[in-house]
Amino acid sequence: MQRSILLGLLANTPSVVLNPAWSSEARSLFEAAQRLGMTVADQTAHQVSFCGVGRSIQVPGTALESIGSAFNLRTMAAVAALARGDTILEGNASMLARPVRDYLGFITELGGDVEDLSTSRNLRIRVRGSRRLGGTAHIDTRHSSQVLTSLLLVAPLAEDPVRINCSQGRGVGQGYVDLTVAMMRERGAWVESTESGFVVRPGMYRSGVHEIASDFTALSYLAGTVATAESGHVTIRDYIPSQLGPEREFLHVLRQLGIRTTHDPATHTLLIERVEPTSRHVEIDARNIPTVVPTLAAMAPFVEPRVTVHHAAHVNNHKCRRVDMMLEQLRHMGCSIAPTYTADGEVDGFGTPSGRQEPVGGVTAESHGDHRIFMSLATAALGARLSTAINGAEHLHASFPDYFTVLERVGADFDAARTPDGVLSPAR
Ligand SMILES: O=C(O)C1=C[C@@H](OP(=O)(O)O)[C@@H](O)[C@H](O)C1
Ligand SMILES: C=C(OP(=O)(O)O)C(=O)O
Repeated sequence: MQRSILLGLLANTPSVVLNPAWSSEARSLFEAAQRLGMTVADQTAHQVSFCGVGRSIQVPGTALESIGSAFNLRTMAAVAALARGDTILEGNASMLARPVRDYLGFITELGGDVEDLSTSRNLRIRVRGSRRLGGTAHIDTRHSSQVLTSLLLVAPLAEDPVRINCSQGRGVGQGYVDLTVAMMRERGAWVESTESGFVVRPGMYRSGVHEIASDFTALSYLAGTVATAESGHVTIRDYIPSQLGPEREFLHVLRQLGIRTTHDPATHTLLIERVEPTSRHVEIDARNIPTVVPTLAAMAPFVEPRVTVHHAAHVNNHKCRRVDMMLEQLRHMGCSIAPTYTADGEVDGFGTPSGRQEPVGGVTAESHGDHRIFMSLATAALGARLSTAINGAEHLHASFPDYFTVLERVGADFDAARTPDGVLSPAR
């Protein structure tokens, strides 16, 4: 959804998004795109049409706010590099701890400028745009794929070709970069991969019609209910598979763990059910599936095989230190799950010592203001013996505003007392 909005803004002909997915982060980007010049032609629950401005990005009079969304901040910073003037972008405190402000050097390398005006409480940067962007930019892809996606999206609108050199081949989150490139090409961009990165030729984006696929990370929490329940299956209606490699990878991992997903294209359903796992010890490479690492941590104590997750260090660069926080909170709930380390002593991932456990729960768990940690902890809480309270339900809007409704529909027993703290207290 966020890529469709950005590509719509960067085209100067109308675009249509079918089946729009309105999380608060998508909505916030949509509003920012309008302040950068995009106009909305028509909007219903089923589709939205809008017209972008191509290279003629407007300079917004006041700061563009991205709150806790690094994707929004990074991509808007790249777009602001096309404007003739200064754009201020702001983010909350969680963004100060993430690889965000020190990783926007590509804007300067291509002819714009970036100034860090952050305080100890907020991220604040000023981007000075230039319509004469072009040249070679270096991107560090070890910690996040989003910087590369941000640069790729604006690169066709530079005056001169853009050559992108990546620090470590293509780094983490490769499937997300593949989606960026696929959507750019669908809209007429010329982008080729090279040994060290990409080359993008100047051009224009043409209009496009894009249907938003189902969100496989949201789906992971439903797979989690199947993993933690004693028995039962879940059927997803109106399931639209995405073009994302990470989705395919995640469904394969689920199958290894003993959770089979069956897509029926005729009825547009996805059946999620428990089957025999494929082995007694499942080893998972997390480089390409960052968003479901917290869900996998929550599921690991409940599945039959022993689970080891490798190469998950980058997942600590998100809204909170997601690997560290999940392990801390799962252990607090009585799960046996431990971090694994690289040779340099950095957290690499985690592992369970054996198959299915019976964690006691019965505590209050903390989601650290992170929607994905909330839903992952709720997944584990549904399998625990005693009710667990979880703080932070007020952040669900970031990706899954209907989470409680869906949870109710799959038969989960919980008390979503919407207290100011947003406590969710699943029983079974
Ligand atoms: O491009 C994208 O849409 C995303 C890229 C990934 O970011 P990182 O590479 O920073 O993990 C992923 O975690 C995020 O949820 C969405
Ligand atoms: C993609 C996410 O957000 P951000 O844009 O902040 O990385 C997320 O919360 O998983």
